[in-house]
Amino acid sequence: MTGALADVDHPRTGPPVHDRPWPQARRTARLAAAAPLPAEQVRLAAALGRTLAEPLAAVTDLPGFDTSAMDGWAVAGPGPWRPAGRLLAGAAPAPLSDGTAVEIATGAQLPPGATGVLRREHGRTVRGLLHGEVGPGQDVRPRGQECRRGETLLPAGTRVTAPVLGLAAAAGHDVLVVRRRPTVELLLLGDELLDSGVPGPGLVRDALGPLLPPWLAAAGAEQIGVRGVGDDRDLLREALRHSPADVVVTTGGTAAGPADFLHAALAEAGARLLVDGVAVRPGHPMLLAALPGGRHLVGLPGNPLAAAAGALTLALPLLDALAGRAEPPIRTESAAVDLPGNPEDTRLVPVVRTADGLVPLRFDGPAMLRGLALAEAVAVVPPGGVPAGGRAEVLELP
Ligand SMILES: Nc1nc2c(c(=O)[nH]1)N[C@H]1C(S)=C(S)[C@@H](COP(=O)(O)OP(=O)(O)OC[C@H]3O[C@@H](n4cnc5c(N)ncnc54)[C@H](O)[C@@H]3O)O[C@H]1N2
Ligand code: MOO
Repeated sequence: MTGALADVDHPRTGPPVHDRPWPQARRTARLAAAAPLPAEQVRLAAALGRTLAEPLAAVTDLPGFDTSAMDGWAVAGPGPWRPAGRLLAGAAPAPLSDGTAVEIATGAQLPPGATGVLRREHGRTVRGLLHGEVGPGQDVRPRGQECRRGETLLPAGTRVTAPVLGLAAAAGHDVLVVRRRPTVELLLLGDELLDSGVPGPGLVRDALGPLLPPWLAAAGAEQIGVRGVGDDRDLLREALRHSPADVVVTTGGTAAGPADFLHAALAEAGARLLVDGVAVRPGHPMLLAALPGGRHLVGLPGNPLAAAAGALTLALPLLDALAGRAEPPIRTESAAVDLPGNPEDTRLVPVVRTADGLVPLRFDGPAMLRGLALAEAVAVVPPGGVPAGGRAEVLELP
């Protein structure tokens, strides 16, 4: 079913298109987030994985004062120098007059009047006087060398990584203004699914409950639930209607089988299809819909590699946009061997990187995960394929 009830307006994404070309489907997913989620202030430790909602400016000069880059002596003027005392990191130094030196630790504030630092291994004391060669400003880190107070260190849209937390702390921040995390609910469709143990005849062990949450979390999402919904259209419709999540992700039920209720449930829940099938293998029946209340649904096919392809194509770009992350640049790498194409559809192929370029992995059927489990990335093979030595876009695995 297509063109489900349209009580949600999405002028930026246009009408739903069947079997959209793969690049366009990914673009539609990114644009479906009309704006990033609102900003909030959180303490540094809680900001990991979020996205800066505003540029990060330094609250202090870095370093905040002239500092010694080495253990040794701060010296004033030409040598030899008369040593006078010791300065440790954290101490406020008294001025140093010409011809004197003070023992200094790496990171300690340079005394006013100091003209350079003589490294411990370069100095020698002869009859109470310190000798050595020191150029002006040698082994001194001048105040503001890395940044000045008020200077922008990172742009809005930067993902908060561990080094970003370190830099923010060094520059004087206790809290960061970041985007709210998109919330995600994962609904696993299918009566045949088993969540533990070895499946008996006709049953299938759920592979997507374990696979998808870490990928969604890596995209910045906060998972608020995972549950099996079975093959029950009413249950599914109610789950879609009442889910509080920004993004509902379903697996299975996207195709035309007797128990594939997703399209019907979406229509009854007042959804509007933005993407209904993509010209890609695997993952062809993946879909994206706008749900009432500004929420979205990503419908991933049940076949596990097809679901992974749908996550890379639709779920991750949508979550990236909601989380306010800057759009990653398209990266291409060269193929070590021919990457055969489909005549009309894009192929998403698990690959490893070798010295000669990308090599596709075996076991890349839609229902298989053996190839993906060994993959370093997924190559985007356009219709017609990529010859050995040609370049293909690569998608990093989250
Ligand atoms: N007549 C047609 N049949 C099919 C079409 C089509 O266009 N016309 N498309 C095929 C393609 S392509 C795919 S992909 C699948 C998509 O199927 P559904 O999304 O409807 O998924 P299900 O039928 O529910 O399941 C398919 C397959 O995947 C297994 N599955 C489901 N969930 C999980 C899970 N969480 N973990 C592991 N395996 C799972 C399920 O047991 C089935 O074996 O449709 C084709 N058919
Ligand atoms: O495209 Mo389906 O995803 O071949 O299995």
